[in-house]
Amino acid sequence: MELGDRMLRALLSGLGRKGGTRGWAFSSWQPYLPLAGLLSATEVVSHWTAVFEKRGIPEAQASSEYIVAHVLGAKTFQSLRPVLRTQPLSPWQLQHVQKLSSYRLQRMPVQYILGEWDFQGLSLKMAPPVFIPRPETEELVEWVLKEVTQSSCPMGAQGGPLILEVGCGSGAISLSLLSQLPQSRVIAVDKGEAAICLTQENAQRLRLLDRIQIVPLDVTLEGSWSHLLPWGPMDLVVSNPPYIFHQDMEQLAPEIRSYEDPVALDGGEEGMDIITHILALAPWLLKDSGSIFLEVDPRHPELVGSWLQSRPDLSLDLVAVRKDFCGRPRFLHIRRSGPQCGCLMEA
Ligand SMILES: C[S@@+](CC[C@H](N)C(=O)[O-])C[C@H]1O[C@@H](n2cnc3c(N)ncnc32)[C@H](O)[C@@H]1O
Repeated sequence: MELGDRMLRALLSGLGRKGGTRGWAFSSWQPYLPLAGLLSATEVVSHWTAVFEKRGIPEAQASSEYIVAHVLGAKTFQSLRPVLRTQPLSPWQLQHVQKLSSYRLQRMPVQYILGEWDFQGLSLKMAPPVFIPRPETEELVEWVLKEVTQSSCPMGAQGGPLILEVGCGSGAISLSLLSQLPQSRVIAVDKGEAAICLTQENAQRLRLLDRIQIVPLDVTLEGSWSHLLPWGPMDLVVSNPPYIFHQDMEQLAPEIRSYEDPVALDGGEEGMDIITHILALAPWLLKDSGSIFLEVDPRHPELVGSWLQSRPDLSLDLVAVRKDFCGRPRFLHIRRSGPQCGCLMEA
């Protein structure tokens, strides 16, 4: 995906926006009168762009383009056939656009309004309050895939790595890894019931149910892992855990604060609560030389490095830090020490 696309997709989910809250947009919204007359898709986009701009809705044009394209059966406005952009919308289509746009006026993220969103080329169902996968996480998946495919040593009994995902949300990471690693099997856990159901539904839609076990589980509860590893220890643990520093939660954009589950975001005082639980479990979860890939806050590489030094008993090394498309250090590769066989060695 192009850098510009990633940026836009990040902005549409309110990611990284601090402040800019317009509480009034939520409380004083009045329905707009339905547009009347013969209006083309292009004119409807212009109308709603102007309305969104007037009401301080972020990414006004992209939001209205996505909504109109969705009502006309396309993913993006740019992909609409030219004739569909210029011919008048039916009264039903106009009403549908109006209804979806009213949700946007209430700061609902576009992904929830449309009910689906693409991640790594997979169309995933989205539903509040389950976390909307962000474009940065696609970079985490790409890194994992690169490391796995470049590894010189076969992983897993069937030749593909056994992967555990902690905090699967909509299933974005697990399902994209499974779809690109046909020999792999995944255990996906989450403590949220809505997340477990959505991962299940997305796995079914993508016909990947036969290689995934989806388990409701809170990683912070002691002993919860004992029955979890039917295939033995894992080759990889991947997670985009809740990692926002608690004091930063207040500054999140209204799109996030009002619609996404805070449990998916709040990582505690230093954003490390779930990260440290995952790391502390590594000796039980991972094979020798197994790897953990994490998405984190830019302050975490240093914090995690220091934390690991204070826990030599875990035999974990921070072997690489990667930057995201904005140049911020956001992804960690941590390896469990053990006999080396060239698996997932950093270049
Ligand atoms: C940032 S979201 C990531 C979702 C998904 N992996 C993605 O990248 O789109 C974090 C997920 O971790 C889950 N989670 C939070 N605390 C957890 C815990 N203690 N045990 C298991 N899952 C947890 C949340 O429910 C949420 O779905």
